[in-house]
Amino acid sequence: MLAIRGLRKSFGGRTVLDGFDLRVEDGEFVALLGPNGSGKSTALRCVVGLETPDGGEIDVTGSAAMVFQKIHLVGRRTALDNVCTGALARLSLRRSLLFPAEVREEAMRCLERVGLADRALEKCARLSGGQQQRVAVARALCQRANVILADEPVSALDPQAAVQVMELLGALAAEGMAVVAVLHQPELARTYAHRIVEMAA
Ligand SMILES: Nc1ncnc2c1ncn2[C@@H]1O[C@H](COP(=O)(O)OP(=O)(O)OP(=O)(O)O)[C@@H](O)[C@H]1O
Repeated sequence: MLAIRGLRKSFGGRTVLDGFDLRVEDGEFVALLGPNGSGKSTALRCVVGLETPDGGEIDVTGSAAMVFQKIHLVGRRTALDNVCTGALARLSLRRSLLFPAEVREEAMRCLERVGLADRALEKCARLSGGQQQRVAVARALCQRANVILADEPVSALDPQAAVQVMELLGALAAEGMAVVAVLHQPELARTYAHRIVEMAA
């Protein structure tokens, strides 16, 4: 579950979020829509600690992980290695130098969940954009997140790949995760999300 209450954030005196509220239950898929600059990304970035809010409360049951429009994977490493990095925060430095077997097994299960187990040993640079985005989701799963935040996850993808990623996010919600996706495509939001939250300009 994700609960945001009264979130406030300004940049250089310019107020971007002025008391933003959002609650997403486990098993719920919420699409966040709104004009450019309305603060959608900022709200999600505050949840994962990439921005520091000026005020408000953020509650997450378990942990939240984010996937981005620009997919941050290491292209010369395999899909499996990239997913393993999701576990880094809970590994000691020594154990993170070479991912232990149990992490690789968990990462493999995450790749299975996104339908890419058969590409595990492929270098990420050789995967399509849609496949890379699904690897990024697998890495979020390997962080053991219960809340998935997706910031324009399909904006850089062709329509078919976009549908696959939206179906995947929908499936994760169906499995009980709380999912929030910033979207610029209202029709995708209407098709896949349970609820649409529109941010004002
Ligand atoms: N680190 C920052 N420093 C200064 N201004 C910022 C910073 N991050 C965001 N902003 C500004 O805050 C406003 C909201 O940005 P944000 O990216 O959250 O909007 P958005 O709704 O996600 O927009 P878009 O749909 O274009 O991605 C914008 O005017 C942006 O320029």
